[in-house]
Amino acid sequence: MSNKKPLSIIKIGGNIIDNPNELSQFLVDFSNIEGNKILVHGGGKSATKMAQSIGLTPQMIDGRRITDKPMLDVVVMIYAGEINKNIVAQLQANETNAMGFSGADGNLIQSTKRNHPTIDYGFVGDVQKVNTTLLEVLISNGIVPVFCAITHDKKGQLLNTNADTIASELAIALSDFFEVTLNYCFEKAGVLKNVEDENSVIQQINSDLYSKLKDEGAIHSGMIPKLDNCFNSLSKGVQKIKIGHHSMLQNKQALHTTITL
Ligand SMILES: Nc1ncnc2c1ncn2[C@@H]1O[C@H](COP(=O)(O)OP(=O)(O)O)[C@@H](O)[C@H]1O
Ligand SMILES: CC(=O)N[C@@H](CCC(=O)OP(=O)(O)O)C(=O)O
Repeated sequence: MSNKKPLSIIKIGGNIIDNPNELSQFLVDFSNIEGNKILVHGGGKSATKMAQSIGLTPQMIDGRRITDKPMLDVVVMIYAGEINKNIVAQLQANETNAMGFSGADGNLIQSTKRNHPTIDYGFVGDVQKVNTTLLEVLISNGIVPVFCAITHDKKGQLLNTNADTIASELAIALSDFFEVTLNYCFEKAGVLKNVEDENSVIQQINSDLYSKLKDEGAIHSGMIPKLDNCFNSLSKGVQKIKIGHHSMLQNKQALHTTITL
């Protein structure tokens, strides 16, 4: 038996954030989780809307946003500003002592600008290092860290980083110190056999079943990087990973998908 303390890392995505009722219900469920916890939020949908409203044309490749300078300005304002600060304020209203962070704050998450042989992703970061020392101090003092999808390169440059990947990299780095459960919450009940049918939740998925369903086209778009992150985290020491609707956080009977290697 491990004597590490449990830590829940919860990630929420754009569809929950974009729906004020759903978001406030989620934040109540999140506040009711006992023990050590971290929240990671995306917000891709809000950033896309804002970018379009000022005449930019959003572009995603393999679940990653092409981020030129004007788009970087938008995502910093939306993720590190509007969304992060509103979530922290709502958590404070729920008596949860949250603190909002980008990766630059306290050098919590350092990344390097993505260097792809054929695609110029622009200001997109791949995580290199997590400041686990500072995170441990914060968590052990009862602070609930709330991360947005912005990191930095330690040379003064902010970088846009997929929020699923941030959750996964935090989980990997912190599993040396905690017994980590990683929960990906989104608008559906789990990974579905048929994306149109909420009753087709796959209760357990391993890498073989994932490859098969991906080849058949049953798993596609944003679910691909999410599951790639899950298998990467499990192979690097994260103890437990679940994907599902946020009702699974409070109701242990709620259907969801557990990821296994
Ligand atoms: N088999 C599947 N089961 C559930 N969702 C799927 C599946 N295949 C593709 N998806 C899509 O993946 C999306 C979730 O990925 P993403 O949009 O990145 O989530 P998030 O809201 O967490 O950012 C769902 O909204 C759904 O449209
Ligand atoms: C590089 C990159 O793709 N960054 C993401 C970060 C936000 C995110 O991941 O938001 P969701 O969880 O709501 O999808 C983006 O700008 O869309």
